[in-house]
Amino acid sequence: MKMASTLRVYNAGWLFRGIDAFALADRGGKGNSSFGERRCNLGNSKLRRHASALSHTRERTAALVVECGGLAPTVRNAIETGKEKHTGLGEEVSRLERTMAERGFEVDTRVENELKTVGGFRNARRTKLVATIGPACCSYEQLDELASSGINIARLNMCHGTHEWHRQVIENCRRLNAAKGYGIAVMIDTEGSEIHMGDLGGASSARAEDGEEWCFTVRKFNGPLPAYTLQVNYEGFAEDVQVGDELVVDGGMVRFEVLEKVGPDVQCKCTDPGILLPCANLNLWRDGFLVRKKNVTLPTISSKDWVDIDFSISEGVDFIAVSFVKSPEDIKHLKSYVSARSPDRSIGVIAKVEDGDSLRNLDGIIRVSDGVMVARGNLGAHIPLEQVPSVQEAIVDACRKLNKPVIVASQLLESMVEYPTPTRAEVADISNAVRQQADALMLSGESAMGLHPKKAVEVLRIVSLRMEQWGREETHHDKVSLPEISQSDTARTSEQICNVAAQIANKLGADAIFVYTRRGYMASLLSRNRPDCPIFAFTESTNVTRRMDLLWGIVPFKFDFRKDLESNLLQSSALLKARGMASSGNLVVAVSDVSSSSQSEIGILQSIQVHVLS
Ligand SMILES: Nc1ncnc2c1ncn2[C@@H]1O[C@H](COP(=O)(O)OP(=O)(O)O)[C@@H](O)[C@H]1O
Ligand SMILES: C=C(OP(=O)(O)O)C(=O)O
Repeated sequence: MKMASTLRVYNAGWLFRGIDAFALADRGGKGNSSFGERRCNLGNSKLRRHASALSHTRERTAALVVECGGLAPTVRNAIETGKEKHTGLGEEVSRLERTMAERGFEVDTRVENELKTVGGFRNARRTKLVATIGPACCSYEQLDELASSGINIARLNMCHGTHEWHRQVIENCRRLNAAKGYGIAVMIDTEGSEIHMGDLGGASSARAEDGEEWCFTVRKFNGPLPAYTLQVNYEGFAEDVQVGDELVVDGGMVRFEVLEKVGPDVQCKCTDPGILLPCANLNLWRDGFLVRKKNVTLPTISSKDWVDIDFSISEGVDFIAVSFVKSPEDIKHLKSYVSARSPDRSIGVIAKVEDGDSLRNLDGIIRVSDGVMVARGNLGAHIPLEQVPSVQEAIVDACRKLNKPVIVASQLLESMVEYPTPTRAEVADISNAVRQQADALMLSGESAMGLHPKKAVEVLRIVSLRMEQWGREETHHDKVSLPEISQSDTARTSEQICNVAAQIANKLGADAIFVYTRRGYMASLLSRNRPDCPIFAFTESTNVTRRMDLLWGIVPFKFDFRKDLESNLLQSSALLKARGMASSGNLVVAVSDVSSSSQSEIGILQSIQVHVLS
């Protein structure tokens, strides 16, 4: 298809000329009702002139009327009366009012409150927050506390808990979204082919002391575990280990040395004491190298994972994170399965990068995924610890270049599992991830089973806001040079339009970029530029708003599209102003490739407009 693209810059005074006159007439009268009466009579020649001007800009007028705070009954009457002359205006206004009141415009109430505070646009948080849900934060009330502290995504790790438990948590998130107007998305995380311990027979943790002997076994027990015994989920465990191997628990939180093998039991001595958590993962090291037997022989997505994936699809989750991805094929396979099973609702597939296989195939994995998680816990057990920071930076950078969101996960606030205040080193670690402009930060044990889940989320939020502000003030961020990623002409145009829109917004010091997007792709291209102002992304689908809530700097809105960019821009601005989220004088750069029916004759129209809210 031949494609037309325009770059149009106009000022709002021109756009609203007719409407300014309308407002003047209003002010000249005796308030709303007299305005209504005068409008109703249409006897005044000045008003008649305005009325005919308005017939050409029906929707603009309608949007403005709604923006002015709804319609007094007399005003409605007036518009209805003028309907013969100005066909459709009355219906248009009624439709807009309904739309606004009932369904056409939704935004997370937490974001709305944030935007209403002084300097709201600029202060909107760009970095998104993911919290792992576990026993410490799974009730409706506890989730509400996390939500009010600012989480965007609730993560459920399928290593732990039953489907019944997970279903209840998902249900609590949905109820909260419905009751409080939140937009929390749900991500499930597959167990993958990792070796891990059992559930400690119901205990929340156990402590292993230096020199103590513990038995790791594949035997099953009914009831409590015998003393100093830990179950292992992998049948081949006793065959795979050798005397002298090092057993590393939870990426190094506790270490054991293998002393002896007796049938299904492996007798070990604790060499690095620490806390053992239920279902903690295990790695074997031999002669200074990681033993990768289970990972090598088993598929990335186990039969248990497929059952969990089916469960997640039926529960309508927003993201599925895949553990121990080895190659792009793992992701492609899952994506085609998910799109066949969930044709009407898109589910984002997130690749967890946590070992050497995923690092070797990083570029290919990022290209086919909908996002990436830097799973630093397992990564630190599979590559030398001192390499984790540079690998994190390389993954964050690669994701941005390839236009995929990236989550930095694990041990961001590990000490807050126990203590109410983070260490300074933890604050520095979070700051570093924010400075790298990762899309999202993720809490694991801190929220799932820690003593201070709400405080941990608050620390993430406050540190993110501070670092983002500092980055803007000092322009500390290196401007990454973004390679061209698009394959088709249409995609190339979208990419260039988004790059230029971000530059215009930065140069003009815009308050926000508005983007009207069906699938969120234009929103992602704008986010990729990491502009100085937030990006308000308007889309018709709740599913897409949830997916976009993982993207850096995106503020998602559900919004019923109108026939062209002007109408979308006008109505969304009017609605934002009516709800107190935007004000006169705000400078907005608007981007769209949502084409109208009249534009279909000339093909797809992609445009940038600069608009000062009147
Ligand atoms: N659904 C759950 N039920 C019980 N405990 C959980 C749950 N989810 C997470 N946890 C606890 O939080 C810790 C950290 O979570 P996470 O990082 O997801 O898991 P893991 O440590 O298994 O990689 C887990 O080790 C476990 O103790
Ligand atoms: C997030 C991680 O993986 P999981 O918690 O699933 O083991 C990690 O290893 O950092």
